Order: sequence, then C-alpha cells, then structure tokens
Amino acid sequence: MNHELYMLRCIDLAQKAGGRVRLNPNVGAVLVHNDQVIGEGYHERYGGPHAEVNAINSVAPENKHLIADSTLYVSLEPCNIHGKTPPCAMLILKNNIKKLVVGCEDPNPRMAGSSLSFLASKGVHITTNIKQSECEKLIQPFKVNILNNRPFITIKFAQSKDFFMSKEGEQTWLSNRFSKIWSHQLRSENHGILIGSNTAVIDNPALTNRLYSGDSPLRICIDRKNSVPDESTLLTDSLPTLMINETPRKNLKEHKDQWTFDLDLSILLSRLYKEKQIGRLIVEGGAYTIGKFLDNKLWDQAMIINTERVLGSGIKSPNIIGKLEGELNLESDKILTISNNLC
Ligand SMILES: NC(=O)C1=CN([C@@H]2O[C@H](COP(=O)(O)OP(=O)(O)OC[C@H]3O[C@@H](n4cnc5c(N)ncnc54)[C@H](OP(=O)(O)O)[C@@H]3O)[C@@H](O)[C@H]2O)C=CC1
Ligand SMILES: Nc1c(N[C@@H]2O[C@H](COP(=O)(O)O)[C@@H](O)[C@H]2O)[nH]c(=O)[nH]c1=O
Ligand SMILES: [Zn+2]
Repeated sequence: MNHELYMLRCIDLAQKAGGRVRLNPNVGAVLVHNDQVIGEGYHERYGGPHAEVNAINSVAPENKHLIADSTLYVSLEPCNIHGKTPPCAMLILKNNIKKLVVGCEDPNPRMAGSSLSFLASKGVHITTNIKQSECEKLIQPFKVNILNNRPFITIKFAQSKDFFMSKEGEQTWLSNRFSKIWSHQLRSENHGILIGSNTAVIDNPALTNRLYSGDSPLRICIDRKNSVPDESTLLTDSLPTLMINETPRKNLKEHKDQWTFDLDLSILLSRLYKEKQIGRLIVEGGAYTIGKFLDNKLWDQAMIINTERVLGSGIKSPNIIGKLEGELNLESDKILTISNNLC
C-alpha cells in the first residue's frame, strides 16, 4: 500500500472545504481495499458530518461488505469526543475497521493522541505521521483557534517596488487585475476582514468578495472616535459591518453592529472568535493597523503583493520578518506568503 499517495488524496479532499469548516479543522478521509479506493469524503461545513463519516457513507452498496477489510486513511486523528457529531472512533469500531493510517495528531488538548491509544487498545492497527507536516499545515487555523482562543490572522497588503503602501491621503491602487481576483478568493476563505479608520475614510472600501465564488467576510473597522462618515459604504450597504468604538454611534442601519469598549486587540480577537465565530481573519490595513498587530505579535501569516509601481513617497509598508513559505507570480505581481515562525 502506498500510504503517502492516499494521504495526499486525503489532503486534496480536505482542502475542498476551504473556510466553510469555520471553527473546525479541514479533514479528508479515504477508504482503501486491496489498493482500490472504495470510498472518500471530507468535512464539508461547520457542524456537518466528519470526513470519516462521509468516506464510509460514500461506499457503493455492492462494496459495503469490503469496509471491514479496508484501510481507513484520515489526515487528522479521528475524534473521540461527542461534539456536534458522534465520535468517529466509535464509527471505526462499529464498522470493524482494523487498519487506520493517520496524518497527524489532533492539537485539541481533549484529544492529543488519546483516541489513537483508545483505538489501539481495541485492536486497531495504527500507522501515524504520514505526510505529517502537510497535514499539520492543513489544520493550522484550527490549531491557532483552539490553543490561542483567537482567529488565525492573515496580514495582507500590496506594496510598491519602493516599499510604500499608498500615497499620503488618497487611495492608491498598486496591484493588478489578477491579484484582485486572488484577493477576493482570499476574502472568500476568511470569515472576517479588518481595517483601521483611515482606510475606511480615505478609500471608502466595500471589502466584499465580488470576483470569486463563496461568501464575503464580516467587515470590521476600528474607529474609536466614530470618524468614519455615516454615508460610507461600510455603514450604508446591505451587508454586515462591525464597528469598534469608544462611544456608541447613533442611528446604525440594519445589519450594522458596534462593540463599544476600550480597545485591547487580544480582547477584540477573542470576542471575534467566540461571539462571531471568526476562525480566520484578514488584517488588511492600513500601515498603522497592521503595525499594531505586528507589535503585539498577533499574526500567523502575511501575504504581501509586491507590485511594479514606484511611488517615491507615501505611507511606508510594514516590515514583515518571518519565514518565506511560498511565492505566487500573477503576471507583474509577485505574492509572497510569510509565516510568523517567531511566536
Ligand atoms: N496597499 C494596501 O494594500 C493598502 C493600503 N491602504 C492605504 O493605507 C492608508 C491608511 O493607512 P493608515 O494611515 O496607516 O491608517 P489605518 O487605515 O491603519 O487607520 C489607522 C487608524 O485606525 C485606528 N486603529 C487601528 N488599529 C488600532 C489599534 N490597535 N489601536 C488604536 N487605534 C487603532 C486608529 O484610529 P481611531 O483613533 O479613529 O480608532 C488609527 O488612527 C490609506 O491611504 C489606504 O489607501 C489600506 C489598506 C491596504
Ligand atoms: N491599494 C490596494 C489594496 N487596498 C485595499 O483594498 C481595499 C478596497 O477594497 P474594495 O473596495 O472591496 O475593492 C482598500 O480599502 C484597501 O483595504 N488592495 C490590493 O489588493 N491592492 C492594492 O493595490
Ligand atoms: Zn470525527
């Protein structure tokens, strides 16, 4: 059996759900009998059946009798606790599956390998850590959620060749049309997008996903002094916006919300996670806002669109120090992904 090949298929399947899993991990599963895939599935949406359930349910009626003699591949340790769905460890035992191959352990302290020892004690033969780092990468947002009680944070901005984010006081479009589609795809994969008041005042942005399939994230604007005009797009369109201020704003329209408190980024983030189910957050800018997240070490990855434009002067872009994880060339733009390996 080629363990790595089937685990790569689990990873492919898991990725299909993107951010639809919300606060859950992305997980894929494949059921293999005599080197033939007889079932596969993935966790498709928050609260929905787990990957193992979908893989077992996908087996054709004429192959059901092969399940007990098959190997189950799962990118993440099967659950052994009653969450929104019954435990998958019990499903494995119920189906009499005797061989299990797992990508990585569940970082949830309530699990952390415990279901693997439980299944082993019941006679299931277990192989672990197949494509481990790839499987761990898949569940990175979940790991941050569960261990830090906050969203997985992606800092995203475009910069000129001479490292400016914008001209002073005016909206300055730097990146190309391909990057725009890419950034709307990023919006579709995240549950929240956050900006500072200057960006809202100067750009009057929509911050919606208009160019890719899927939903738009919740727009969040830090506006302590209520300086964003009532007429701005964020406050007048029909989509949800959450304003963060120190005194309440009057006459908020339908779908608009506000949290009034003395701003503390850690508290804001844990409230976004717990009260708004934001598992993945884009911090879009501007430079001041991004700087605050960097100063507080509240970020997980940065996605920087490096463009060909030269501005000469303007708002200096933030200096991101981390580990280069990937490069994507979109015509004249180069998008770098940098992970925060220091926190
Ligand atoms: N190239 C790109 O990708 C992007 C460029 N931009 C550009 O950036 C420019 C604006 O950037 P910049 O001037 O740096 O301003 P910001 O948009 O970052 O807004 C700064 C303001 O936000 C509030 N704020 C945000 N975070 C905090 C915090 N942690 N604590 C306290 N207050 C906070 C404060 O206002 P208050 O006191 O009112 O709360 C602060 O003055 C615009 O020209 C825009 O076009 C913007 C986004 C992306
Ligand atoms: N200038 C700049 C960006 N700016 C960001 O995009 C926002 C506008 O979003 P929208 O109104 O939805 O189109 C703007 O307020 C700022 O947050 N983004 C980029 O990908 N590249 C760019 O060059
Ligand atoms: Zn499960």
